[in-house]
Amino acid sequence: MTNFVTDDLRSRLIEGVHAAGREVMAVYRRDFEVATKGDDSPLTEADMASHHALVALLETLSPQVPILSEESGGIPFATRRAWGRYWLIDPLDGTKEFIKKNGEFTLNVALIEDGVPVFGIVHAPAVGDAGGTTWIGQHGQGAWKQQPGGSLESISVRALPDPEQAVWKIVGSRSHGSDEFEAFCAGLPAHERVSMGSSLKLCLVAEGAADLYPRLAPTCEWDTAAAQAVVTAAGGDVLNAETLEPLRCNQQDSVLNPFFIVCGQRDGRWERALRAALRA
Ligand SMILES: Nc1ncnc2c1ncn2[C@@H]1O[C@H](COP(=O)(O)O)[C@@H](OP(=O)(O)O)[C@H]1O
Ligand SMILES: [Mg+2]
Repeated sequence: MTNFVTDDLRSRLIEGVHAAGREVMAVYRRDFEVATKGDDSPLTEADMASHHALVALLETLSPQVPILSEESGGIPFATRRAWGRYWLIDPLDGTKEFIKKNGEFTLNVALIEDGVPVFGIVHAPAVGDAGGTTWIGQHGQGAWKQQPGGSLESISVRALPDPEQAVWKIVGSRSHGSDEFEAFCAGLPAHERVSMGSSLKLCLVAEGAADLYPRLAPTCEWDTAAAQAVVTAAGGDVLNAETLEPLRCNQQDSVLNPFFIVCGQRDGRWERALRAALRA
């Protein structure tokens, strides 16, 4: 693990992501066209405006580091596998929520080193009373939440409550549920569920506002990498739902994630509960 992201670089990155967020909001506040991509998922002007702004930002701040964006088109694994360090971005995660205008969308920038998301910025320009909320995570440095004009406030995951004492708070996708998710929840102790779009779900676990985010449905590496860096820097984990090993990026040709579970502090008690729910 290196100290590639200095305090100065971190500040410039946050500033640049906020600027891209303002471009996204300019589209959000007016009428916009919705196109459909080859995989049937929606695409708006805001996705592309954010993509261009973030790529320009990263090319300026670190010209030597390659970039993989959801909107940059496929880069063959034969090329990517040689990347020890690269930027992985999802310019607009939660495009369906953006189109529905419910505010639950994010801009995501992750730095990956040897397959591990070591730094991430998740910016939700329409979340919070102050006009946007940003989560930042950096291995070995900390995890923070920031409101516009405010300072970086440290965040951390919470310990999973004793199921005898309190109900667990589970976050799930607003637009992409699955039978596996329902079956998993049925195997858990008493819990309440909150639905939300985009990588915001991981940030809720990172800041200790939720206990688990089981994602037993498809996602891609750019959907999760930045927020995984926030979760891990806040003391939590993003675990492969079969092996309970941390997710890694850039290990294969496909950019699809395995099904996964985001959780706060690991301990034997909840690991047993998770395994039981996964078997259910
Ligand atoms: N069948 C599928 N295959 C791959 N990724 C999928 C998918 N269905 C949904 N996703 C991913 O899930 C993301 C939305 O997550 P959520 O349901 O938690 O809001 C989408 O991000 P985008 O909005 O960036 O396309 C998309 O990448
Ligand atoms: Mg996405």
